[in-house]
Amino acid sequence: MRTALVIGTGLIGTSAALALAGRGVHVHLADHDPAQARTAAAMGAGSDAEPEGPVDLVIVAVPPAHVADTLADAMRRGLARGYLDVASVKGGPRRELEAKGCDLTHYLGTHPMSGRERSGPLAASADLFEGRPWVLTPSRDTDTEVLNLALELVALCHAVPVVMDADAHDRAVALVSHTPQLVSSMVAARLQNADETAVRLCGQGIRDVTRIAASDPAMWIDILSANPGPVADVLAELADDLAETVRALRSLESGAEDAREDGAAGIADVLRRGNAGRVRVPGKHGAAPAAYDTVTVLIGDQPGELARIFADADRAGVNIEDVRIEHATGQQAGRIQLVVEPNAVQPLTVALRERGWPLRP
Ligand SMILES: NC(=O)c1ccc[n+]([C@@H]2O[C@H](COP(=O)([O-])OP(=O)(O)OC[C@H]3O[C@@H](n4cnc5c(N)ncnc54)[C@H](O)[C@@H]3O)[C@@H](O)[C@H]2O)c1
Ligand SMILES: O=C(O)C(=O)C[C@]1(C(=O)O)C=C[C@@H](O)C=C1
Repeated sequence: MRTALVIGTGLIGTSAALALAGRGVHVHLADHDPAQARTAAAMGAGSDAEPEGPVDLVIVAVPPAHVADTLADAMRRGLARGYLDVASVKGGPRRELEAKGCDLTHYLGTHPMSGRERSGPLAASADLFEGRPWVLTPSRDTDTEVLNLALELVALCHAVPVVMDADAHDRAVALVSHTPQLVSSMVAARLQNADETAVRLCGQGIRDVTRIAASDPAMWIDILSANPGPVADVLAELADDLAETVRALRSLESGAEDAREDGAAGIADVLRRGNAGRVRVPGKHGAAPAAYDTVTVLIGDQPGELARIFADADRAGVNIEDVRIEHATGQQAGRIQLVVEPNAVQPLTVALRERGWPLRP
């Protein structure tokens, strides 16, 4: 692929554009808000000038409700050899394009399974898709050329291609993405009117569970409106678990010994099923979760501290697999957990101690 046009230069469009531009593809950027395209261009994602002729690939990265219209318009104008979108739902946009009478041979619906709770080009990064699944939903009509262009895009973004049927994709993301978004929002919503004394106690658990509750409601209304049935099915199962858990807790509360045993068994059941589900969540790079160890360090809440600790780890030849930061409420310090290979714990601990970092158990 030599040229591409990204339409919709928000988080996803700009991230793909940065990856492509960084690997030598000539990228054009367009957005219905020209300021967004200008920002993406200023970040090095490409040029916000119109392409002079057809490009190799058009990548449509606009909110789901606008995907079909945007694609239909780009196809009508003959902007490219191949067209794809990255929307979080796949069945609806395809059916809309069919209803508009578009020729779907040069179109492929795709979905990178990577994102953030923030929107816009400034939240973008070239490595957003690295090691993450990128779903491709070809149909019998899909031309090999557009499939090859999509595979090249996925490879240039260092993602992992996964081929699926569009409706199977929508059922899968109802389970692993759309329901978790709603549950995160519902847990966070409990805090809206909560007493400040309770909110002050927020620790890492609630931060983990509510990170995606900060997502853009407008985008998610679009996504959920395009996948309501499968999401409602998963939520209904969840509602059964909730009802059962409330019943178990009431039994525990009752004080009668039989009822308490029954309640404890109910709670144990849901927690154990949770453990069994959690171990199935793939780890970094889509592989099975690796057995990493953690080195915990007390870190000051001031500019440059993170860069300094990363540089010290790098100097010790240690690769940091993941990072978690726990902020202590009301203090100018937090605990940083550096997640590393087990055999890196000793050299990292020694190096950090030598550099004066306060290690914590
Ligand atoms: N955010 C995620 O985590 C995530 C992950 C994977 C896929 N997606 C999908 O990627 C797409 C973009 O999401 P995002 O998170 O980058 O959103 P975003 O809000 O960061 O960016 C969307 C951009 O599209 C522009 N836009 C809106 N309507 C347009 C139109 N008609 N023509 C041209 N530009 C238009 C907006 O101005 C904005 O710059 C969505 O379809 C979403 O479902 C999102
Ligand atoms: O990590 C996040 O912030 C996301 O929610 C990303 C996430 C997801 O559910 O995995 C959200 C929606 C997209 O369609 C794809 C990815």
